[in-house]
Amino acid sequence: MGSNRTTTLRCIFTMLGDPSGLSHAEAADSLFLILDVFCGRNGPCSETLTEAKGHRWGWDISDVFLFRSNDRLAQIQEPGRSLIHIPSTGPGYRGVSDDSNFAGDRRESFNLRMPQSMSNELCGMGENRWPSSAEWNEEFRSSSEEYFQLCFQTCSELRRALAHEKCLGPFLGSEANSDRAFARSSSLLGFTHYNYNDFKPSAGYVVADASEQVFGIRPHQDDGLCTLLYTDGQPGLEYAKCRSAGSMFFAESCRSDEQFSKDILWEEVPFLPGHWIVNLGTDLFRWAQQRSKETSDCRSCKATLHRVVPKCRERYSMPFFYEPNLDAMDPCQPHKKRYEYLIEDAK
Ligand SMILES: O=C(O)CCC(=O)C(=O)O
Ligand SMILES: [Fe+2]
Repeated sequence: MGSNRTTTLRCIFTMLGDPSGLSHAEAADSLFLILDVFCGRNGPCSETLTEAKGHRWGWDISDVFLFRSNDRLAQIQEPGRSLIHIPSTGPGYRGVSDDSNFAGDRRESFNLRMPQSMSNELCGMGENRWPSSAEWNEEFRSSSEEYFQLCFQTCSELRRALAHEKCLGPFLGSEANSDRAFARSSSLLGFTHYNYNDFKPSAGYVVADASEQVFGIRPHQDDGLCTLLYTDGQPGLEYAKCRSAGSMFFAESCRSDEQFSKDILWEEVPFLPGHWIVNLGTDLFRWAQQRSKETSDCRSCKATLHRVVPKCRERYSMPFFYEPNLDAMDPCQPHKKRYEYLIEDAK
C-alpha cells in the first residue's frame, strides 16, 4: 500500500457530503444506496478490487482464501447465565456451503472482527486470526485494519445522517444511546469468493415449488444497520425491486422461504468503480420502526433484500457489516437482543 491510498481514503468524508441532505424519501424508499468512496474530487476512479491489488493493498484478495483458519463462534456472557454461543457469526474462514445460514451457497468467506486497536471492550466476537508466516500478512493486517476503521467511521456518519430529524429520526432516543449501542460493536469485515467453476446444481436449494436454485448467496437481508459493499465488478448481485411484496422486506428474520418466491422482481445492482453499494439491514428496520409508530409522518425503513446469482465463473467482494453490540436491545416490541435474533436466524 502506498501513500496514494491514504490520500484517496481521506476524501470519503467530504464526498459523503452534508448529512442532513439525505432526504427521508431516499432513506425509506431506496432499497440500496450508493456512496462515493475511493474517489477523489475529480470524478470517479476506475479501480476495482482486482486492479487495485498491487498498488493499493499490497496483497491479493484471492490469497485471503488460502488461509483457512477455523471459524470462531461468537459468544456472550449474560449476568447469571452460562456462556451463550452464537453460531455462524464471528471472525474466521467458512468454506463453500459451510455457513449454516447459507448452506446451499457457492461461496466461501473470511471475516475479521473489529481490530483491538479500535476498542478494548469485549465485543464477544472472539479473536481475529492472521496467517502466521505469509509474506503478505503484515501488509494485509495493517491495511485491512485501516479499511475496517474507515468503514466503521463512514457507517457511523451514515447512521447519524439517517437519524437526522428530516430523515428517519433519532434512534434509541438519542445519538448518545445509539453511539453506546456500538461501543462493543460486532461489525465484521468480510472477504467473499464465489467460485462457479465446479458448479453442481444439485447442491443448491430446493424451494417451495420443488425446483432447484443455485446461488452465489441466497436471497437474504443483512442483519446490522447497514453494509458497505465493494466488489470486483463482476455481475451477479441483484436486489429485490417488487414493492408489493412488503412482508418480505419487513421480515423479522434475515432469511425466509418467502424470499425464494418467483413473484419477486430482481434487478442487477450496477457496479460503479470507486463507490460502495450500501445495503440497509434488519436492525435499521427495527430501530426506525420505533419512530414510525410514534409519528404519522414517518414510515419504517426497508432492509435491502438481495442475492448473488451465478453470472460469471468467479467473483470476489468485500462486504463490511456495520453491526451494533450483540446485546443491543430492540427499541420496540418484542424488545429482543441482537444475539437472540442471530441464534434464531441460524436455526
Ligand atoms: O458479494 C456480494 O456482492 C454480496 C455479499 C452479501 O450479500 C453478503 O455477504 O451478505
Ligand atoms: Fe448480504
